[in-house]
Amino acid sequence: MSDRTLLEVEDLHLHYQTRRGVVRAVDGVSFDVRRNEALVVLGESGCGKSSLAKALMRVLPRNVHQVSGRVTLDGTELLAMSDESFRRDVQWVRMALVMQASMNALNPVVRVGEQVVEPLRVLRQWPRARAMARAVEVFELVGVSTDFLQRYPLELSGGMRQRVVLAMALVAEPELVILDEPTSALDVLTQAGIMNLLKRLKRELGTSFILITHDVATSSELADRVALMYAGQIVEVADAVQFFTEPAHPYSKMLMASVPRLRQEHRPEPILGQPPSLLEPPSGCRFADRCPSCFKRCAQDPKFIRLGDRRRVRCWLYAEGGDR
Ligand SMILES: Nc1ncnc2c1ncn2[C@@H]1O[C@H](COP(=O)(O)OP(=O)(O)OP(=O)(O)O)[C@@H](O)[C@H]1O
Repeated sequence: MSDRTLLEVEDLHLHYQTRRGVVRAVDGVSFDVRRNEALVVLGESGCGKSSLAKALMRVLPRNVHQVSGRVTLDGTELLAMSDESFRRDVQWVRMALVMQASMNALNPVVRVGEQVVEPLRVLRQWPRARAMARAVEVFELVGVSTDFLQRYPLELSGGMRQRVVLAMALVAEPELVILDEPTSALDVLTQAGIMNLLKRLKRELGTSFILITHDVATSSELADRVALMYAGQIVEVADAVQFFTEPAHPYSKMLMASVPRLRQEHRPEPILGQPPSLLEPPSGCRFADRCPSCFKRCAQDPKFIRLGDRRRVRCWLYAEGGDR
């Protein structure tokens, strides 16, 4: 662990109880995030990305079967904290989450200025005038006219509402902001505006980000590092440039080959097959039945193999002895 490490996640599990059995949505995930670093968690729909965010922020549904592992934020062990102290000392103030589609979850009958300062009013008991002065600052920061403080959510465009939600996440100056698909409901130009805003915020505030997305193009905008998820597990975590130019895991390679590019000699190759069910995931490597490099050893659960300073790959091809 480096002294720049802000968040350290070790062997995190989040399983849900359902009538059909236990869904292993997050199943042994480990990674870290440094200060002022953007980690993109990339993966196809249903691989457990939102569940990972929910486990980190304790926004858990009632049917949780198991949450376990170790999550450390700048030396504070989060999973060991009581719900009450987590809510008082961590949520919003040290770590904020912009949930998927949260711009549509703003309260329609409360002015946006009032909603943005709620974390300060409720958690820090700031008086209204002080909180509203901070709202002005944070609206300016995210590029929303302060005239809009008095408006209701439905009077704002989708892009503006997304900026308001970001302002709310930033209002108490958290060290880490988790963004779950922050641009997926927006048109392409508005998406680009939000991504540029995030880049500027990262530069100016020094905040760390975890950006969750299924979209390789969006991920490449902000990422310093990439963690690729597949069927509840991280299969590769690497520096962004390395990941995009020389992906190591067979799934990473296939994912990159499936992305259409403007100047490309080869046609994009679709990834055939389906990921396994998380109800009873197969033993051994979960990607094995879609993997062109599958060999005998893949019947065993692959270790997370270190490939350099901060790169890890969950694949037997990189173990001693290679593909034997
Ligand atoms: N409350 C729940 N109860 C049971 N299963 C759930 C629950 N929430 C999510 N799941 C299941 O957990 C798995 C992971 O879901 P999750 O939403 O975390 O994935 P995701 O990668 O974020 O997908 P998407 O991008 O489509 O939101 C899926 O199989 C999903 O159906």
